[in-house]
Amino acid sequence: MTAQCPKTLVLRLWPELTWTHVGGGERRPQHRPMHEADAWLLRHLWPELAPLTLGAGALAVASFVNFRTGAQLKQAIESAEEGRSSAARSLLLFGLGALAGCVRTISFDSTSERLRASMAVEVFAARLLEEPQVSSDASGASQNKASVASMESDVALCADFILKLQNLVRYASSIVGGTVTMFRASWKLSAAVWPLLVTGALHGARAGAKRSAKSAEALAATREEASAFAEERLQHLDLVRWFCRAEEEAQQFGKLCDASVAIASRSARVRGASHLVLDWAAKSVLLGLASLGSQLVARGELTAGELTSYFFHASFLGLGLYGLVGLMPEVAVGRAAARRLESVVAAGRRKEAADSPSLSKPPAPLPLSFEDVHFRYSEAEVLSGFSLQLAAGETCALVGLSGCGKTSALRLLLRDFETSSGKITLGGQLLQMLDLAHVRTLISVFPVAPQTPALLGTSVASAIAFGASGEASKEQIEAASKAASAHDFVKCRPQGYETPVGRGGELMSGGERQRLALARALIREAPILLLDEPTSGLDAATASALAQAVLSPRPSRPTTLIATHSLALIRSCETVAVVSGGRVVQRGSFSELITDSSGHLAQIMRSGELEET
Ligand SMILES: Nc1ncnc2c1ncn2[C@@H]1O[C@H](COP(=O)(O)OP(=O)(O)OP(=O)(O)O)[C@@H](O)[C@H]1O
Repeated sequence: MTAQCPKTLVLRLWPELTWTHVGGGERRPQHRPMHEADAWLLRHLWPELAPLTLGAGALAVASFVNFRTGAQLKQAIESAEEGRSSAARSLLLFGLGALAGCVRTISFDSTSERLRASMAVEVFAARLLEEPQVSSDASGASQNKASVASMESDVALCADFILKLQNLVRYASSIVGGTVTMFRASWKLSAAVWPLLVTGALHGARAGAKRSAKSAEALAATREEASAFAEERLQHLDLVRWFCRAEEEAQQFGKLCDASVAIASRSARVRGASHLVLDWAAKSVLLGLASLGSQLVARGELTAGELTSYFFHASFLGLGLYGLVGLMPEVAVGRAAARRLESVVAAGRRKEAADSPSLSKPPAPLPLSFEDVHFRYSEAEVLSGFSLQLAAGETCALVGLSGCGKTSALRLLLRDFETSSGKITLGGQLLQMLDLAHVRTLISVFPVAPQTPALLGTSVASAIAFGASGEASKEQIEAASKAASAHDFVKCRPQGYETPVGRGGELMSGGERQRLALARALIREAPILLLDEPTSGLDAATASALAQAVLSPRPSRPTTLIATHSLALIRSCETVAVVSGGRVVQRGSFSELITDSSGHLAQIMRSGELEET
């Protein structure tokens, strides 16, 4: 037999102990195997092993003192004349019990919050690394993104169930203590009833655990849908108010909640029925025991006092078994929550080859190319045979009718999605072969999606510095801000660069947010710059100042690809690529392309799709 470390052994035994090999997860196919979730739980539990062991030990001591309490009281009554020495012993024992209770509370309660925090931090960190997924089905997309509320509730469930495991010590000591004392009181009665009680309890625990895990999965899926709905509405509260949709949205939320109410009611009915059966069976066993016991008393094989004492001790066994039956469903529910969290963590792990090559350090601008790229979100292809080459430092406007795939092409460069076929290269290296984190350091971006720029940071300065590769100096922040035509309006604010931007930038106007988001992209000084409609909504003077600052020739100018409908920007770029039918159909300088009156660019201009700014 090969030697196993205690951690591996526990992992192997755990499913057997808790009987939760449930299929479950039918509604959430992305769920990973249960043993991965157990390993994840154990990884969080491992650093807490010392306080948890201390707490469990203290609990065992407190349980022992509880067992002894009756005997101490009896002794106090029977040996009143011995007086002080017996009382002192009892007081010492009670003191030990109280101390053990205190140690148990401190150990478990402080562990609880640490466990919760360590799980929450890991899940949050994983969510930050989550990549978007192509999904033609909206429900599928939302299933992949656990809502914050459901993640919080899963973290709380996990931390709770781990702490509830302390009750195993309590129940185990009740079962062992009860068994020993009841066999000592009457082995005949015990031999008749013990196997029945224990087998019944184990079956009850097993069935309860399986059922609870399944209903917890279904409940979590419906709650998830409701909380994702609520989060989305609360995030866009303005829309709800302006379109007077409060009542309708509340009703819709109510319908989603009804689904979880139905599942919970069904599971409550099943639990109620099994309680009824268990209760009736337990009382029937008691009745049988009472009748058997009275026959033994009648035959003189047992005294009435011994029979009473037997029932007293048997009640310990009953309480222990009853507790165990109740605990197993909670364990199953906790493990199901751990499985959901582990799948979130797994989704956030970067799938990178260990030896992914990196390009030499920026900031030298890099050439980029698309070669016969095909890409689809669902059935219809968005890009079909898309080819485009940009020399290092070139500025190119990507032009086309709305929905032709400009943003999608930029997102492929960011590796938000993978191509169906074709090649994308950066600096001559195949994009898919480069380390994903490295790709992101090579590219700076002005919101590609979602297109309304959000700002993250407490102040203007920190919102701009968010884009920097490392620490950003005051001078760098101001330089980026000037290049993005933001410096003048920032300086007019009493707090200057310390002006708060609010949540997501809500304290800034649309145009201000736009310019700060551009400053955030420029401060990165990456070799490639991707801009998606950077001037939409800006006035003509600001838009042309911005175009001048970003596109003017300079040695360190990044290779710049701009998806735009702005004529001012298109004219300022060195080259233009016109997209139609998922491919580049016209390529050259603006002046060259516009001379072809039947060409694609001229047609787009005639259609009124392009704007002056
Ligand atoms: N995440 C997504 N999932 C599914 N389909 C998408 C997704 N993003 C975009 N699409 C679809 O892909 C097509 C191309 O969209 P894309 O945003 O690339 O166009 P665009 O040329 O940038 O449009 P616009 O000029 O209006 O910004 C559209 O039909 C759009 O509905």
